[in-house]
Amino acid sequence: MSLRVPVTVLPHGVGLPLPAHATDGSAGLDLIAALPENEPLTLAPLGRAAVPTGLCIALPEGFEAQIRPRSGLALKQGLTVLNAPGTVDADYRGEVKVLLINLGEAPVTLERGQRIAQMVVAPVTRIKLVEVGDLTKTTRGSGGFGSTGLDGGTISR
Ligand SMILES: O=c1ccn([C@H]2C[C@H](O)[C@@H](COP(=O)(O)OP(=O)(O)OP(=O)(O)O)O2)c(=O)[nH]1
Ligand SMILES: [Mg+2]
Repeated sequence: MSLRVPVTVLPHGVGLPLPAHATDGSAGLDLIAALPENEPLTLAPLGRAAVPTGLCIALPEGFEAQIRPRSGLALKQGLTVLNAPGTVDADYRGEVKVLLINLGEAPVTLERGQRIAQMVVAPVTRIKLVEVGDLTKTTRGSGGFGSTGLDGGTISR
């Protein structure tokens, strides 16, 4: 069973395939760069850009979409999602964009139709903060940031 997510395709997205799960077990849908034909975008080292997907979506209430890097691009070229995981809110109706940054040493060129990131849809838990005087006691207490040891071994507190 798949969750149905309405999508509209902007003029610059027409002609590109709609993102879909690549395999039955793929968590994400690869997002495709809806850049102009014959107008590649080059990101210099540390260069960044909001890359258009040409898509607007209407997520069901109670869900979000996370924009995550593709590991192959990250490993091979140092290309990653600057705000990973990017958050697409359920009430957002604008174009989904991918904020990419080139953390590699060489320029990276992106072309129309290239798969640049992946989108994972996840449930959201809504919360309401309730102020109290004291929190419940735990073994960890306020220890964090390496308090249990950095070698995966003994607790060093
Ligand atoms: O990678 C991203 C991140 C965000 N968005 C869109 C959808 C999201 O719902 C909206 C706002 O994102 P976010 O809350 O991360 O940005 P903000 O800087 O807090 O802006 P706002 O004040 O509009 O919430 O921008 C994207 O298209 N791609
Ligand atoms: Mg926000």
